[in-house]
Amino acid sequence: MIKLSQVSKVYKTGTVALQDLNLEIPESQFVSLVGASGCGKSTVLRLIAGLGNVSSGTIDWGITEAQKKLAFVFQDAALMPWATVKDNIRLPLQLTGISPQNSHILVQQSLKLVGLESSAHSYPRQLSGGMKMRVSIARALVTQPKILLMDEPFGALDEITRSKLNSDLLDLWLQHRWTVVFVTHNIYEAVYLSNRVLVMGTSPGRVVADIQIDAPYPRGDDFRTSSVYNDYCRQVSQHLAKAMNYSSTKL
Ligand SMILES: Nc1ncnc2c1ncn2[C@@H]1O[C@H](COP(=O)(O)OP(=O)(O)OP(=O)(O)O)[C@@H](O)[C@H]1O
Repeated sequence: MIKLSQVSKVYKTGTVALQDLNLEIPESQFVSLVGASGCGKSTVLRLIAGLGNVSSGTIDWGITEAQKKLAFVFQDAALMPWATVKDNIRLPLQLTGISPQNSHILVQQSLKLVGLESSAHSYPRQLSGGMKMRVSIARALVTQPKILLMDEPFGALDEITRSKLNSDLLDLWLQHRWTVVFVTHNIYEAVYLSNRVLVMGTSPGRVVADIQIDAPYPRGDDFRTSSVYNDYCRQVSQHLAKAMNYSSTKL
């Protein structure tokens, strides 16, 4: 369980990115944060990751520091261009000083999870955007995290690749049941993936709607074309429109 209580974040510039944010994320839940640009989604992720301090409030964990195994996936795959896929994935393990033998096993497992075994010796310039993002996900998974923080990971990809990666991510999540906090601008992606969608409002950043997506997994194309799915998308869209001070009919 990750519990944010009355969390506020004011940057040195005076920007109030978050104000009195209360949020509980149970273990193994897939939660998406959606909201307009600048509403504080990335700030929430960074604070959970410990990349910066809260200005007030607390973030509590129902687990010990040792159990707090986090991994972060960013929109930009940020791969080392001079290193092969395998070596890019191995990087976080090198930083922990794990033995070469164990490192090899973990890298192979990660490559397999994202379906890139045959590209292990390729360089980033030889990969498509979707493949680069798979490498980035494999690099996060190689540390065997319990909590996966994903900041617009598929935002730069075309729709078909994005849709495929969404399905693959869900398959992986169903096998591993990490706690996932996923930031996206895309309502359809959020509803498809999540147990729960949090809609954030801006100035200051806060949660304006907390919507449970009460649909069973696995979710395939049947779900994406169902009326239940469309109803949830409409619901999220309406909350988002309200938060942005627009009528949803104008969107
Ligand atoms: N390091 C920083 N210093 C000052 N202000 C910042 C900093 N990081 C973010 N902000 C400001 O805090 C607010 C929230 O930013 P944040 O990046 O969390 O929003 P976001 O919802 O993730 O935006 P986007 O969807 O565009 O990525 C914005 O007004 C932003 O300009």
